[in-house]
Amino acid sequence: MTRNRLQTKVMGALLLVMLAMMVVVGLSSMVLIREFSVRSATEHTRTAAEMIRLSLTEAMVNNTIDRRDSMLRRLAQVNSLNEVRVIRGEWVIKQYGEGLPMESLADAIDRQVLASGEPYFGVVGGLFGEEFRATIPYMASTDEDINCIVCHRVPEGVALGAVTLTASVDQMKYTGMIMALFLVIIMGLFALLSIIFLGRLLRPLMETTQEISRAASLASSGDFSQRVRSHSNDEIGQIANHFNQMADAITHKLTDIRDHVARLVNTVPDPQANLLEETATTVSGLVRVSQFKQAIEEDQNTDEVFFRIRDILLTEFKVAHFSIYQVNREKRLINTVIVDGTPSAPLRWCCPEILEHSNVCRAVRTGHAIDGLENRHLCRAFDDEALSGGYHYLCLPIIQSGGVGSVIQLVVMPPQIPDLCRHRPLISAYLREAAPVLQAKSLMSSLRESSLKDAMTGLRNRRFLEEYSDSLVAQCKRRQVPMTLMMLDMDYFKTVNDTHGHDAGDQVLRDLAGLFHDYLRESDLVVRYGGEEFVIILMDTGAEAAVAVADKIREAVASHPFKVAGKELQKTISVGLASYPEDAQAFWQVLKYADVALYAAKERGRNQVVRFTSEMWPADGEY
Ligand SMILES: Nc1nc2c(ncn2[C@@H]2O[C@H](COP(=O)(O)OP(=O)(O)OP(=O)(O)O)[C@@H](O)[C@H]2O)c(=O)[nH]1
Repeated sequence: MTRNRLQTKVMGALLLVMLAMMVVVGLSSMVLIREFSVRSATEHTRTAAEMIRLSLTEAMVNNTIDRRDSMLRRLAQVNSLNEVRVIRGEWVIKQYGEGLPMESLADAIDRQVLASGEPYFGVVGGLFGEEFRATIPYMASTDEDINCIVCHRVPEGVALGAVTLTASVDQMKYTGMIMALFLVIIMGLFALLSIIFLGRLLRPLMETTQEISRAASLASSGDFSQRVRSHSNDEIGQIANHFNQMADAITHKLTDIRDHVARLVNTVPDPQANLLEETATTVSGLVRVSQFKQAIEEDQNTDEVFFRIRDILLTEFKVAHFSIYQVNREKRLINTVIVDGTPSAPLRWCCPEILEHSNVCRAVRTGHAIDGLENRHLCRAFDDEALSGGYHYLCLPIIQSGGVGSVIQLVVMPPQIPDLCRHRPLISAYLREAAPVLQAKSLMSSLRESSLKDAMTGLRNRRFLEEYSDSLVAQCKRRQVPMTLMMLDMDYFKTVNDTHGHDAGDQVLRDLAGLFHDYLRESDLVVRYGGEEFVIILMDTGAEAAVAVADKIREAVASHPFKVAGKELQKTISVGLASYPEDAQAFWQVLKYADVALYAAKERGRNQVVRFTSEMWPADGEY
């Protein structure tokens, strides 16, 4: 297309110029030939007129003027002349009469020439009219050899008569047209040769521009394989060579970049794929992975990291069905963090056994990706209903501290499999970046957990209370629910130590800690406050209900045989309790009141539950 347009333009312009030149040369040659012919005819008629005048004068001198008509008729038969006519002027008519009929005035030009004494030369009937006419006056003169005044009684300088000669202009027209045609043909030939020559000259340019245009168009869509042939050794050939060098350099560099980035996402580059597009897609994917890494590093905990993975799966990879599992390697349990985008949703895509026995999960057991996209029966733990529903799966383990810390399970229907296969390297790149961050965050949280735990009983410690007391109160305030704090203390515990030793005392405390859980809910918190003192926080529970719970615990302890050095001990506890917001608005004040109530329980003889009342605390007392 490019070639045609450029060639048409150049050739069209050349043709127009040539045509204009042919018209101009043709017309101007015709005008020039006419001008030349008119001048030539003028000279010839002047000569003929002079000869006629001399003949007439001679006839007058020889007195043969009366036979002039035969001379004039013979003249009229001269080939090149159409007409020869002699006319008499006014003075001659006056002296000699009208003369022959052929000598009378014929037209206005005759009269004008006789009156003015000026000759008339011209073509009659348009630019290339019918004929050339010359009407030349004979003036009375005394200067010449033959004095006119001798015979004519006329003043000197008047017109005695005139001769009119007309000649055909056919020859002139014919010659003019032949000449013009000749020049036009010459010009046409010249134009044709010019076009052929220019066409040959332009061909390499046309072919090179066409090939560069095609190659550039392919390159703009990422295909740099097209090369341009060099059609000449001039600048056009150089342009072709430079283009090829540029394409080679781009291909080389892009291939390098593509191979490097492919290595970063663990893929094998497809040599058939569009080089530019493939590289750009992989690079932009890597940029997003790097941004993801930066973001998760600043996240607070593993949950936030999992939420980011969830968002990426939903928005970037358009995977609607997936599970994010977290593995408790110590207890060999699995916890569902997110299912199909919903946090803490019930298990959907695997059999429930995996929750209790993490090794049932093939990805956890083997530590490598489980590709259920081709063979759906690879993992037996995949949910039966999902299997019969036609779902396929891909489970990608996230390795933390040398073991599987989490598993991302992607679930798709057959039409989405090609997309998932295409995205798999990038998803894996995201997970590779997430692995060390998840590892660091779980380590941090387990460190934190252990710093908030009492090593001996496994219960939360006093530091935990110090950190979370505000948020516990805030929770109750937001949900507008009560909370009751129980302060427990084993009665006469010192005697255990004293009688059976410190280790036995420790064992009794561990036993006591184990007893609490049977009477509490998941949401309740047990804290080893210090020594043999415990704090139990009953969430969503008012004082009345809490007293009942405390009594049950007290009874359970009283009837529990504590095994110490092969013997069984019977021990009791005293409990004091106070409630938020009924007794106080501040956490530590409620705890103080619970302590006061405990003191009262001890005072009242131990092995009892005492609820705090305002009388136990002086009105102006500070806690
Ligand atoms: N074995 C063991 N003993 C502890 C621990 N923490 C505190 N104790 C002991 O628990 C005893 C507490 O005694 P006291 O506070 O005097 O009270 P009690 O003997 O329990 O008597 P009452 O509380 O008044 O009923 C002390 O002897 C402490 O040394 C611990 O972790 N292990």
